[in-house]
Amino acid sequence: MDFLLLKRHLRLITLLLIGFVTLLAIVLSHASLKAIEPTDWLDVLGEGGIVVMTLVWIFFLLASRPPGSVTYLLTLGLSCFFSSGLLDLLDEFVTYPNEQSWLYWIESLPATIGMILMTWGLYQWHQEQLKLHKQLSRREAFYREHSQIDYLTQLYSADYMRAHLARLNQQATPYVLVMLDINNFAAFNRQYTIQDGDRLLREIADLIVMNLRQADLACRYAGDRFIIVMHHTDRAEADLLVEQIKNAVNHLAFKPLQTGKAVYHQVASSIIEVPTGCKVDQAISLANQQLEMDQVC
Ligand SMILES: Nc1nc2c(ncn2[C@@H]2O[C@H](COP(=O)(O)OP(=O)(O)OP(=O)(O)O)[C@@H](O)[C@H]2O)c(=O)[nH]1
Repeated sequence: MDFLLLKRHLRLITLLLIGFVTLLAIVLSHASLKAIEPTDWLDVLGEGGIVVMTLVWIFFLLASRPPGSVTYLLTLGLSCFFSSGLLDLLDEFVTYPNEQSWLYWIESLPATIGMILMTWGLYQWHQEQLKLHKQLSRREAFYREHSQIDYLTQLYSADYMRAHLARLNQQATPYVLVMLDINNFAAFNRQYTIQDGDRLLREIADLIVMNLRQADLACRYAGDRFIIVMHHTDRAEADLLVEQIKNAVNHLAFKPLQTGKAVYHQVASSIIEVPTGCKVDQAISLANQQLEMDQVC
């Protein structure tokens, strides 16, 4: 099991511990011990079980979620619930003086507040899942045909892209072919490591996917070269997409493992409007030629 996320919650865990200990100290300083005789052990077992399980829930929540409002709402809700449970368990062993009625309040009230916070947290969690689902569905197309996926970037392979272009040709659909190439990638590989190079390829592929429209298709054509196929589009839309991808890459502060210092990158591009009937190899060759010119410039 991976407990890496717990480290990111150290401050929250410390605050919770301080809160629980303070609550216990306040309550115990006003309480007096009950005689052991009338203790209802079945109650102790039931209430103790709730307390322990609530702690386990808090643990797994913090071990599974990054910091953020949903995590805070759920943790706070569970902590309130835990506080009520703990005080409920305690009153099997201690009694509170009648004049300190507020002690009974702080036994019952947190559970209700906790349930409200958890309900709100769960609603926010639901909203978060909807957004994630929307984001992931953009990638869904890339996973539909596993055999045709580039293992490193999870983009489509060149073979799949060729088959896709052949299909567009058969349907007499004109398309725009965009080719992108990372500048000085070989030098980056040499200066840093192949692993860093692989990671950079993956991150740039992610940026490409994030900027695509639903119907666009991206593939890793070779090495550090990518192709995007856009149909039902015009040159202006393709220009805009390429500009957005270039901007995103320019702003990517990539941190190689050894130095941890940001290295910035640029991509060269070519955009070809491919008319119906143009052979796939011809279109790719044109894009290659135009890209070489962009690199020279
Ligand atoms: N890390 C990594 N490197 C790769 C992979 N595939 C190809 N390469 C390297 O990518 C480099 C591509 O080199 P070039 O085509 O000269 O590209 P470049 O250095 O960006 O040169 P320009 O495009 O002219 O700017 C080569 O050094 C390949 O070894 C891969 O999967 N992972």
